[in-house]
Amino acid sequence: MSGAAATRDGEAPEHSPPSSPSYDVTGKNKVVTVDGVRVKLQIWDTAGQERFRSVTHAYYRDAQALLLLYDITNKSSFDNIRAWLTEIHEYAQRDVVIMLLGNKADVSSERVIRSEDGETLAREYGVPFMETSAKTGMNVELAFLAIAKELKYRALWQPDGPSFQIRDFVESQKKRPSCCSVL
Ligand SMILES: Nc1nc2c(ncn2[C@@H]2O[C@H](COP(=O)(O)OP(=O)(O)OP(=O)(O)O)[C@@H](O)[C@H]2O)c(=O)[nH]1
Repeated sequence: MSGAAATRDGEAPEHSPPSSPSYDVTGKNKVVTVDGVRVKLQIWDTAGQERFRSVTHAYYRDAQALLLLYDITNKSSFDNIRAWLTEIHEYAQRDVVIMLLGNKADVSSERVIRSEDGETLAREYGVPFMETSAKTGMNVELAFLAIAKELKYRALWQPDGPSFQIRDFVESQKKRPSCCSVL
């Protein structure tokens, strides 16, 4: 799982993830320009520490956005998503932006989770969904852009301003894997 906290560029985030020499979480900054506004995302990857639940709570408690990734070639990673969503409900900020991503979309020959299954789960929880590939880059930038747009929209919300729906945006922009395996 990855978490993100956004600041207007140049501002320090209010909270930082806990640092511990035992748990190597690498933080990265990514600046996304949304309609001329630079949104700085500070990104943390829980990187294999998911079994240390008490540690991961500390990371996502203050996150403004959470990217939940499963591997389309690994059923247990998909099955774990429900448990993550329950955890998030309990420990994350109430208005945290959540996005479900089915990664490794490039390896269609090993696919065990259908795209529709990801879509159904996402619909059940009311979160945007897309398949990604960290290898080819498919939909990766879009995931960060959608998060940045949503956070910017919330930060600068005005009653008479334009509305933004992250799920609609993702649906209109996402690419589908070009090759379809029939399951
Ligand atoms: N083909 C393909 N391989 C990927 C993709 N994303 C990650 N991998 C590979 O999958 C393996 C695991 O990737 P990680 O990024 O370490 O996955 P992780 O779930 O964060 O693993 P931990 O850090 O141990 O939790 C590596 O060999 C990556 O190269 C992808 O989109 N496509």
